[in-house]
Amino acid sequence: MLRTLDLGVGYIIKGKKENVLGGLDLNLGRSELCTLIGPNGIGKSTLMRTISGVQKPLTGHVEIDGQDVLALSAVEKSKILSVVFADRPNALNMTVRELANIGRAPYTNWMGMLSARDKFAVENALECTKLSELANRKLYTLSDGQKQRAMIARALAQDTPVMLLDEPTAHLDLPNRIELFELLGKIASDNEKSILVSSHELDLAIQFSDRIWMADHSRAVCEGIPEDLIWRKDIEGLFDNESIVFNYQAGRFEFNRKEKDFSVCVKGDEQTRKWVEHALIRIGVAIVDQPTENGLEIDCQESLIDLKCKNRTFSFDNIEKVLVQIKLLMNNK
Ligand SMILES: Nc1ncnc2c1ncn2[C@@H]1O[C@H](COP(=O)(O)OP(=O)(O)OP(=O)(O)O)[C@@H](O)[C@H]1O
Repeated sequence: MLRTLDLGVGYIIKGKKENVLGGLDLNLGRSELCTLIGPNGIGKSTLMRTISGVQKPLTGHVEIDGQDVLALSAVEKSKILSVVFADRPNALNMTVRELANIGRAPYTNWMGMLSARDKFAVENALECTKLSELANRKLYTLSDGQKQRAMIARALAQDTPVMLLDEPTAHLDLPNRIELFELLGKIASDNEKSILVSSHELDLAIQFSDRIWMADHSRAVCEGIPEDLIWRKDIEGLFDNESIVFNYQAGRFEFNRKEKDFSVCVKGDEQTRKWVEHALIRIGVAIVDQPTENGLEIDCQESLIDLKCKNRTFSFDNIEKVLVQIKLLMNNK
């Protein structure tokens, strides 16, 4: 549906081309939610602006359904590509429905009269974004999450095969961020839209995206389904920072605590063990499978944790008490 061909994006500074990202041959298929991820300043917004036609490419092309986006007129483009930029809506005095109506601008006559088809598209967009009941509310009365959904309703009413959203989860709390990704995934599959979202939400991108475009620190962009990026270890190239490592077990980046000269053998109930290990790792303990020289062993049960030390066993009913003992042992080592 959308593809970039040898695309180079960047800026012309003092007459000289400054490439931010180059050699991009990327694809976004029909009904796919694709997340563009990458560290700060790597060029995500520059790429989004170039794909949307706000900024000219330094090299190459962007095609939607085989059509060169740059060669299209503004009206032609607005029928195949809708964009939601990170800024919040300016005209906060309009209602949610009035904002969604703007999405129909490419189809209405010079007086902006909405046909039955336009009205249907608007109501459908409001329903998809769960805004029907808030349709007559002024934008300034909405929460940030609702406002963001109103912006998406506007883009959805535009009824374009491709939708672009630049950092739509900025300013949202965790439940709203999760709901937004879930909503975008649903819009992509139910409405056959190709949706490209730029985001810093790696966890959510892995959970919800059909595809990820990953701009890494080498300034290349690799693409694939999330599982392939992890399986191929491409994900390791995301950050140029030795202290941040990808934990393949947990499926997320974590701080790499290096000095782990104190180890504890942890066994037992899986759920309890998971959080005991989490706490131990957090205070700099290495987790091992077999008892080591210090003979420290933790046996996890569903509601009790046994700390075995020098042939004695101490039982605790919460992880904090275990940590206190381990910290004492670490300090007396
Ligand atoms: N108008 C501009 N003129 C020149 N350079 C720019 C301009 N806008 C951005 N840049 C530079 O281009 C590079 C990429 O910026 P961009 O905003 O695209 O990154 P980003 O990945 O979206 O960053 P972030 O995650 O922090 O939003 C940066 O080095 C930035 O300083």
